[in-house]
Amino acid sequence: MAMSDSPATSIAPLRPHAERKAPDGPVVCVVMDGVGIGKPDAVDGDAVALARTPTLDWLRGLPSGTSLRAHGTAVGMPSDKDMGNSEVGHNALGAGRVFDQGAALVERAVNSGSLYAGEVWRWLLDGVRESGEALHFMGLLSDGNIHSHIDHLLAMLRQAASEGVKQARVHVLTDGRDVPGRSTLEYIDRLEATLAELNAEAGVDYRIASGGGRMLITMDRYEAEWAMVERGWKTHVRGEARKFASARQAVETLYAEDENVDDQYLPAFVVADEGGVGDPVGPIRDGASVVFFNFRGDRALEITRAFEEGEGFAGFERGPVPKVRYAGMMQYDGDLALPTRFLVDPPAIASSMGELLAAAGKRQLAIAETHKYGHVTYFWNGNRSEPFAPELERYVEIPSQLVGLDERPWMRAAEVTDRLITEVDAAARAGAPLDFVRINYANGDMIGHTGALGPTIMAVEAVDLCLGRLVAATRRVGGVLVVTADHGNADQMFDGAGDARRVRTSHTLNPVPLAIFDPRESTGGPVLTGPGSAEAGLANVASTCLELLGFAAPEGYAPSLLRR
Ligand SMILES: O=C(O)[C@H](O)COP(=O)(O)O
Ligand SMILES: [Mn+2]
Ligand SMILES: [Mn+2]
Repeated sequence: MAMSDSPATSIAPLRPHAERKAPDGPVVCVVMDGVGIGKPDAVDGDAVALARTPTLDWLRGLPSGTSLRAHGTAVGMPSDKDMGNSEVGHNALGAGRVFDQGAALVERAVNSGSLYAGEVWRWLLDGVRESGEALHFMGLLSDGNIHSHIDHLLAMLRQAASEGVKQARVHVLTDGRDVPGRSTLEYIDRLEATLAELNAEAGVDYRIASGGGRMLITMDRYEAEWAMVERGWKTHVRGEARKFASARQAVETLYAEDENVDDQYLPAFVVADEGGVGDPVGPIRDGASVVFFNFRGDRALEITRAFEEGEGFAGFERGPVPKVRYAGMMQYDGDLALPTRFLVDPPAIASSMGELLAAAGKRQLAIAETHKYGHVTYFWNGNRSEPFAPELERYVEIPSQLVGLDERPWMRAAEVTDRLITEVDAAARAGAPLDFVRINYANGDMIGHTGALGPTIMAVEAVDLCLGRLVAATRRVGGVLVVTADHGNADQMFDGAGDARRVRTSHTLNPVPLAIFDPRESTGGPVLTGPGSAEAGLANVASTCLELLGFAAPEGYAPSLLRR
């Protein structure tokens, strides 16, 4: 039931449904981030199955209880080998259609060479040809394909060499979050092999210049912790971090010094001349060109702003800002036009359900804690940061605690729930009741990424407690509760079996639950479309919610799952 490759971009205004009427209270769509449905034969590493979840179990037993595809082509990724993630998941949920996503668009542009035919690539290369400075590449070094893919980097390096760029420097963010926890040496070796080959064959000077863990430097999101970006800036731009002879030596040393550290949290390093004691090999200077090669926007926006914003920049004290030509792999935020220059056009996602509801005069609330705040706002609305109609669409962020995730697996779930209930009641009292609410619980995903099984079980249980409160509130106000997730994570905490078993920190390929509780139905919820619904995906949720709100499913959207 997923849509074809080129979904409709312009959608007609909402029309009332012939029979269905909106409930008295709001339709509340819950995204349990990272809570998928694990495989029956891998229950011992499935934190969702191991958790005590009376409410989720009850919801999944309702007539509507089913599963949805949340990975691969069902969410616009290049292949069904690709995990889902929050960007593509929330895009599909909010837009009701499957768009080819960054990973697929960039893969195509690199393979066809259209990336190098564009004027931005020319501009970057012309810049360093004129200045004699280096071409810098900066981004997440792995094949996770969520924020980036190493193949795109390697292809661009080859192309730069073939076009006569003499000097290139690579600033690597080590992953361990979308790929195994300690896998970065594999990618570093692949990168070094390509650099060595180009240096030997094309007579160029290409090197890794700096690096550090993606959760410690550069890739902050939603302005949760600017200090991360500041550390990254110092490392990549100024060459100020602990010095090593090579990236491999840095990683081996840092692993040996802390047996618990994984690639997500590797301290920052720079590669320095003279066996690691001389000058850093790749600070970014006036005249350089810089490519940030991540295609996904959330964790790319802040470093982009640090490069592009003028005097008004308030993220941190940058010191002297080098005058460079900067481009992103994609434009990370179309509204804010960030960055100004980019190599591949992002998917054009218009007419999200948020936009259609705003145009129909409906009142919406989007709420989450900081870690996932942009997910229910920016990603849900097709990578757009501002509400469509501020008087109708309210965004609420509950500040996340930024340290000790596995020590606080409950995170801010209770506070997010408190606030949702308060907002629903206050809006009703004010005579302006909410029509549609979307809420994200970060727990299953954020704790799942730590790889710690015990805390992840508690994280899922914390979400379940909140679901119980939402069920009660739904009954009280006469609303409808739609519960789903954006992709799996907590549902598989290990890879492999026996001696080969290792901790899995990344997302999964598993489907996610969908359940609808409608207290107006004597059985507790509607019946969904027949056997085909097993093939349904996240994109079907938008039409389903719109029908529950009393609108006909929009033409061009993936169909509603409610049985006629
Ligand atoms: O950015 C991250 O935290 C991970 O790479 C992906 O997680 P998310 O897609 O759930 O945000
Ligand atoms: Mn997610
Ligand atoms: Mn995640």
